[in-house]
Amino acid sequence: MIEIKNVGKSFQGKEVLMDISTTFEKGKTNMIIGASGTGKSVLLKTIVGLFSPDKGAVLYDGRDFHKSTVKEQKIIRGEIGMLFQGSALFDSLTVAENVRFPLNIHSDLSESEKDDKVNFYLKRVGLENAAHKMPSEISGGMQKRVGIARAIVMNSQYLFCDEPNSGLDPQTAWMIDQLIHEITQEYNLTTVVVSHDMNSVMEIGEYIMFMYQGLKIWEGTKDEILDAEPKELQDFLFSNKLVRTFKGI
Ligand SMILES: Nc1ncnc2c1ncn2[C@@H]1O[C@H](COP(=O)(O)OP(=O)(O)OP(=O)(O)O)[C@@H](O)[C@H]1O
Repeated sequence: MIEIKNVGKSFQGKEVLMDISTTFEKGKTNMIIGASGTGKSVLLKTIVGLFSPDKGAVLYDGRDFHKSTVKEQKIIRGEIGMLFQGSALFDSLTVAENVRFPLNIHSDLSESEKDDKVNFYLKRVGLENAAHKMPSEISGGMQKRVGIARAIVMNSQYLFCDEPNSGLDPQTAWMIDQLIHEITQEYNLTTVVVSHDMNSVMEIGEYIMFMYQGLKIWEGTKDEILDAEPKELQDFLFSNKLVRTFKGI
């Protein structure tokens, strides 16, 4: 579980996060949605410790990240997996070497234990036959799968995904959404997905937080979102043709 408590953040006097509080529960796919420039990325970066909040706290299962010692922060960081926009694989490493990378940096495992882990997670994401391929030789969807395997190979407790579907066709996007959702339940992860994609929101959004100009305007589930009242959220939702069709508008 990750608790965000009254987080505020400004850049050069401009408030980009205002008193954000929420709870991302374990075993759930939590989503942060909102238009461009509303502070989703700044919030994500504050949660993972790339930015310090000016006010408030971020608690990882009760551990206040920004008040922790460097040693404690390192432990929490070791429990965090990130799936970056565009996958961010190392072009010069094979698929297996990419997945192995965090183990080489952060673990004391023997080489054969690392082999076992890499093989296990590659199999889990359906890429056991692509281990020796280079990223340039596989599709965008497969690259995302490698990114997912790399994000969870350290037995991560927390999984952050920044726009996991960007650049994918609808069918592949659906498969990546399902994989993130399944893995979240299977390994009881606290997953946080930043997304613009209403398809994803309606498929896997067990908890959704809508941001508008640095504020949390609404929170709820995918079953509640189409009837949500805030005008800012309705404008955001109903600018999407699929949602209008779904609602019969
Ligand atoms: N390092 C920074 N220094 C100064 N201002 C920043 C910095 N990072 C973000 N901002 C500002 O914070 C605001 C929120 O930006 P953020 O990137 O979080 O939006 P977003 O909701 O993630 O948008 P998008 O969906 O386009 O990625 C913007 O006004 C942005 O210009």
